[in-house]
Amino acid sequence: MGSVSMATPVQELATDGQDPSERYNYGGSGGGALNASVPLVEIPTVDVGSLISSPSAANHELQKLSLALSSWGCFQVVNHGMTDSFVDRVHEISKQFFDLPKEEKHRYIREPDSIEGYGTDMIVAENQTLDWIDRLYLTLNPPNQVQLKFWPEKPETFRETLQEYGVKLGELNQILLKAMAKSLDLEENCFLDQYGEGALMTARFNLYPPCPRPDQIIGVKPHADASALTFLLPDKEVGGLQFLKDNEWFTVPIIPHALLVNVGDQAEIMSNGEFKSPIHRAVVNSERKRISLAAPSIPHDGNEIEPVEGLVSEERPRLFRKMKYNGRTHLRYYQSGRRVVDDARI
Ligand SMILES: O=C(O)CCC(=O)C(=O)O
Ligand SMILES: [Fe+2]
Repeated sequence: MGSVSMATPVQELATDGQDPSERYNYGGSGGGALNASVPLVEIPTVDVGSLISSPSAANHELQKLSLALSSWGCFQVVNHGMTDSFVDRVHEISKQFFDLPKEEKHRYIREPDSIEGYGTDMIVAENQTLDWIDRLYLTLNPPNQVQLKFWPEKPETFRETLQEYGVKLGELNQILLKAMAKSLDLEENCFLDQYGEGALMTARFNLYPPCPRPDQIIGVKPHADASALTFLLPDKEVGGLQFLKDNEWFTVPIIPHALLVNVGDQAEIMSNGEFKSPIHRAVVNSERKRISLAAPSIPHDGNEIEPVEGLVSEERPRLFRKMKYNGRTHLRYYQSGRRVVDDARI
């Protein structure tokens, strides 16, 4: 892929009162308006405290997890080990960053050909429809890949709060990948072993400003995540995240202080298709901004991912070839509605 360029932040467009350019016109969804009413549906809830407690309580929770993974491919995580006040602090730093004056935010602007930093939907093709989104993209782990120059110094608590959030997510990622293995009667480290030491965790702070044409313009196009798991801290008040199930869109309800976790393509591959990496999208609205923080856990650079041995048999033939995660290929595919995982499908 060539260089990655960017447009004017949507937040700046949204305040100058002009009609958005045609470049944002995604069109309706199957002919209908994107902001048409989409039913709310309860997504399974998983209690992490129970998962790591006594074997009997854990077994019950593992069954819930297993059902969530094979049906929706996503679940709400509660009792995740972070206090409500800590989760509120994470919401707060996200909001405070996007509320900073434009000049202050521009100190962290993405460099040409870089993914990290503050910017808009990345432009990878000339005719690309732009998403109604501004992002701050930061690497949390491994430490030697953290680029501190993109980590805001304002608000003052930004860096320490995000650092702590990254540590907590790392722990949660391990607990869940182990539980996912156990839910399939596999050795608990089988996914973590492939995923590798020094695996990546990134943070995408997403801002969706109010949009004058929410019927035609989309926040994030339909896609599946290329991660192993994605940890999403959705906006506390404004909904917009939708999942596709059996060819129908459903809106995810907001559970205060819960995290929404979804399976990504890498976990679908490692589980030989037992876990579903769901298609989802974010729609926008004309009245209120929405902020979310997505943190995908991504296998270590260079690690090859493949279905674990215990899940391949004569009855369950291997569905995927070995593959390596490549962020740039994923980005290019995302914009054209393709999935890297399909290249690995046998
Ligand atoms: O903002 C959201 O709710 C979803 C964002 C998302 O799907 C992503 O960043 O991959
Ligand atoms: Fe996503």
